[in-house]
Amino acid sequence: MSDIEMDAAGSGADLAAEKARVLIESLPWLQRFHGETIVVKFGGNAMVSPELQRAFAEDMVYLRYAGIKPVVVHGGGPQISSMLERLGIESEFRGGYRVTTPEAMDVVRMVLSGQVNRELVSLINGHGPLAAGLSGEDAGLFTGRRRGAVVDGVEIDLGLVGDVVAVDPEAVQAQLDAGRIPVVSSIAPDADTPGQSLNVNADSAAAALAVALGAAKLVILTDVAGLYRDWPNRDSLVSVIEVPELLTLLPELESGMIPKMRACLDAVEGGVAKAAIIDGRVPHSILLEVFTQSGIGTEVVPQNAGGAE
Ligand SMILES: Nc1ncnc2c1ncn2[C@@H]1O[C@H](COP(=O)(O)OP(=O)(O)O)[C@@H](O)[C@H]1O
Ligand SMILES: CC(=O)N[C@@H](CCC(=O)OP(=O)(O)O)C(=O)O
Repeated sequence: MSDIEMDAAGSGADLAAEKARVLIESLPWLQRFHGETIVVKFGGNAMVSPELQRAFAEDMVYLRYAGIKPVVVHGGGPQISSMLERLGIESEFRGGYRVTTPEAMDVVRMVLSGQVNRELVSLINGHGPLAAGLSGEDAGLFTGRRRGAVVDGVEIDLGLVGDVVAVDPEAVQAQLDAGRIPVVSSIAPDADTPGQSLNVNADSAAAALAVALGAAKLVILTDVAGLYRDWPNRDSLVSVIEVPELLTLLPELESGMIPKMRACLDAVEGGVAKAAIIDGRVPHSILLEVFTQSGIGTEVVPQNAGGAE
């Protein structure tokens, strides 16, 4: 063998060793999560390109064939905003939530359940008949109740915006038991007004579902690397935060991060061992989060839990 051929063989062996190292690093996580449910929230800002959507669908199928039970709860904020704009309907966000008129509510439901949900189901099903779409309105999955928001100490009326106050996970569990990947949109029937639907922030919906399913983990994919303690200072990324510290940080947070961190808090306080916020703009980031030692992004854990899982 010439020197050049020997170098090439050497680097080929290095590459093979590196690939094997990456694969074997996933072993403890495969063991940890085998048969467990992981709720994954796919934010509207994380699904902005067809490539990212395709990679996300691959990841869900990968988790499923790795013996994990992924449940997708999706957002679609930017997609709703662009449809409202096309239709000439004004909308604004207050305290991280969209002020939702009855007219806007029709568009929210149309975009989330009719467009985003269908697209994700179809992308996953490109790999086999695995995904089944559900709305929080189906089979009593979510029950909602209207909520307002407090902005600068003043109570704001958000219109048809709700919290999930009850979850009946049976419809989702039935899909999981049948080996499917449920894909859920964040709309809830209003407990107080029959026939009325409420617009629920998708982070909160994902947290409520994760608690009801007894999920091992909640992962929220968004368009930032994680939670920044001192936003927008890029040196202030938080890698692990315990519940008491998050509680003190929460009142200082801005807009989009408020529902996200509230959701992580609710999930962990509801018994989910860990909630993570990761960068959905990095293709396959969820595989790194689930299958590697260090994970990525920000992890919320109960007090004194450490961040090793
Ligand atoms: N402390 C913070 N750390 C990280 N992002 C923050 C923070 N405060 C506000 N943000 C904003 O929150 C956004 C994410 O929320 P949002 O736009 O609702 O995302 P998604 O569509 O994924 O739900 C980020 O892009 C960022 O602009
Ligand atoms: C009440 C409220 O704000 N609902 C959200 C629902 C969609 C959502 O949460 O989408 P992202 O995850 O992409 O932000 C909205 O209308 O935009």
